Amino acid sequence: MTPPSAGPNAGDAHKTALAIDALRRGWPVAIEGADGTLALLPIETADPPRLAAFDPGASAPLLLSAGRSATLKLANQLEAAAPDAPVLVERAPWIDFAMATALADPQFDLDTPMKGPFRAIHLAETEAGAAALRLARIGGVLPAFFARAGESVALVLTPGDIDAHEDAARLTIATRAHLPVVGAEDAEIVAFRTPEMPGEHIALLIGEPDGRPPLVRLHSECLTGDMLGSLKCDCGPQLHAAIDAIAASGWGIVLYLRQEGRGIGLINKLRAYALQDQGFDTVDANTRLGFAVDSRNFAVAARMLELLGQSSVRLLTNNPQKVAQLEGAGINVVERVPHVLPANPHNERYLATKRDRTGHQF
Ligand SMILES: Nc1nc2c(ncn2[C@@H]2O[C@H](COP(=O)(O)OP(=O)(O)OP(=O)(O)O)[C@@H](O)[C@H]2O)c(=O)[nH]1
Ligand SMILES: [Zn+2]
Repeated sequence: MTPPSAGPNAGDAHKTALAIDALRRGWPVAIEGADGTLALLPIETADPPRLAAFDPGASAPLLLSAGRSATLKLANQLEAAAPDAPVLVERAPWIDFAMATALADPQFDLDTPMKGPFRAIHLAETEAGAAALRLARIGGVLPAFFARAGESVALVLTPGDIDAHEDAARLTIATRAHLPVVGAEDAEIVAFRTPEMPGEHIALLIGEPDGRPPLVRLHSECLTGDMLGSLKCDCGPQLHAAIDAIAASGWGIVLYLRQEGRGIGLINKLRAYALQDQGFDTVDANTRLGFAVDSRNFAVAARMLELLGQSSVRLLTNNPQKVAQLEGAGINVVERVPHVLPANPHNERYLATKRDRTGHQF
């Protein structure tokens, strides 16, 4: 998981918001790191004319993740690398836009046999490369770019600008209101945002403070589970059981965090689901897409608790990382309360993978 950020910083969060917008529209951005600058065109959202304008000589290598590159048999050079570490792949003459798209998206690996051989080349601009993959994750696009070293484009940002965008210290309370919900008719909803973030985090305050640390649930957004009743995961039942448990305990808080897909966004999570349809588990699907298994940063939850005046909590979770990250961000977790719900035939393997591969305590 991403370590909590180091507090307020001098980066320009606004530039990152512009860069995310650019990525989603298929426009190039440049990232200036301490060891050099990369101009970057996102493969997923670009098209052949944009590629021709960005790279007239058709020579720009591809910036992919180590996780993705492993599938392309570049693993010998990448053994120690984290799945979300950057790798530069030589632009062989036969890698045209269509082939680059096939290289970017593992979903079509079974339909598009990878011819190769692919060759990893030295990436001097390591900071810019890592920041590019991080930006792709935050923007919800595939972590894959055409990259031109030492070049620039109109929009230039630094890794510090991305840190600023992600900095939980920028979060403030936007508004609050009474919200009766099933299981807690006296609840209050509190909405949080930063000037740049597209989705708002929400707190649901249940019951009356009674001097004890509140029972708290950190719930990461899951549109499929929360809204559609997906049986592939345990999110929907966990959300409603959390409201019931908090109401029964007297008082507490559900933090509804806009961290869809453990931080990779809805589209990339659904790409992971497509890989799961091919037989990969939740961990391997994320890795093959080029993301960390879990990209969430719970410093945002600590900041929300701080804004709500709570420094000690009882935490409803099976995930020791949530406890560790909250404590790392200054919240005293006085107790971990297990939050296990019955499995169904569709989520049995998902829950077993959580237990066996991601350290959940069941
Ligand atoms: N990338 C990815 N995300 C998933 C998958 N299944 C569920 N999620 C996301 O995982 C998150 C749910 O995790 P949580 O229930 O909050 O947390 P947890 O880490 O399981 O820990 P607990 O507190 O023990 O429930 C949501 O953001 C879901 O969208 C999957 O297969 N791939
Ligand atoms: Zn879910």
